[in-house]
Amino acid sequence: MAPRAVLVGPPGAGKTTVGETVAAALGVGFADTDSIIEVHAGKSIPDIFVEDGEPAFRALERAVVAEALASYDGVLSLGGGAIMDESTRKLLLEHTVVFLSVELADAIKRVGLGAGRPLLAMNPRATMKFLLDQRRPLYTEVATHTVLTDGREPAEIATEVVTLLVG
Ligand SMILES: Nc1ncnc2c1ncn2[C@@H]1O[C@H](COP(=O)(O)OP(=O)(O)O)[C@@H](O)[C@H]1O
Ligand SMILES: O=C(O)C1=C[C@@H](OP(=O)(O)O)[C@@H](O)[C@H](O)C1
Ligand SMILES: [Mg+2]
Repeated sequence: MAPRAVLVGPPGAGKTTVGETVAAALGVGFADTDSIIEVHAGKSIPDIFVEDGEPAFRALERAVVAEALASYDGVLSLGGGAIMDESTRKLLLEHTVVFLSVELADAIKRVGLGAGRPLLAMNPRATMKFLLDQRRPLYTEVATHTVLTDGREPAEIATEVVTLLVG
């Protein structure tokens, strides 16, 4: 069993928002690894970062993503940093992966001051620029499709993703 599609991209790309719409259009389930992590940990992502630290979050994320890639058959959205892990990138090469790309201006507009995103809690603009520059090659490396999201509504982006998936 494998996900119908896996959505990757930076915070604010719309992985969670667009993923839900794509799943509904395809008539399949939707899961977001951040939500699965919160259920496993019994606390929110900001609380995991504060109480357990980012390395603990990343270890949980690696395990949750591997499990979902092996056993989930709907649309699966990952957290923006999941592709930083080399073993995760290796697993993703066997899947249909849609990279939702977003540039700095729109990403910042969408995530605001980073509420709920602990990495962006300080200096959101500088941090987002760093994350985008560092991660862009990694999203590209795992992507089977890339969809540009700047200046576009989630519904339009979802329609493009569905078209890419069903032809
Ligand atoms: N294409 C878009 N245009 C405008 N706002 C968007 C778009 N996609 C998502 N958003 C908004 O941006 C915020 C982050 O979206 P989300 O789906 O959580 O992104 P991600 O999961 O990639 O971090 C949400 O408030 C969402 O409503
Ligand atoms: O970029 C990152 O490292 C993160 C992105 C978040 O998910 P979204 O990309 O859905 O915001 C969440 O997994 C966590 O706050 C870390
Ligand atoms: Mg998300």
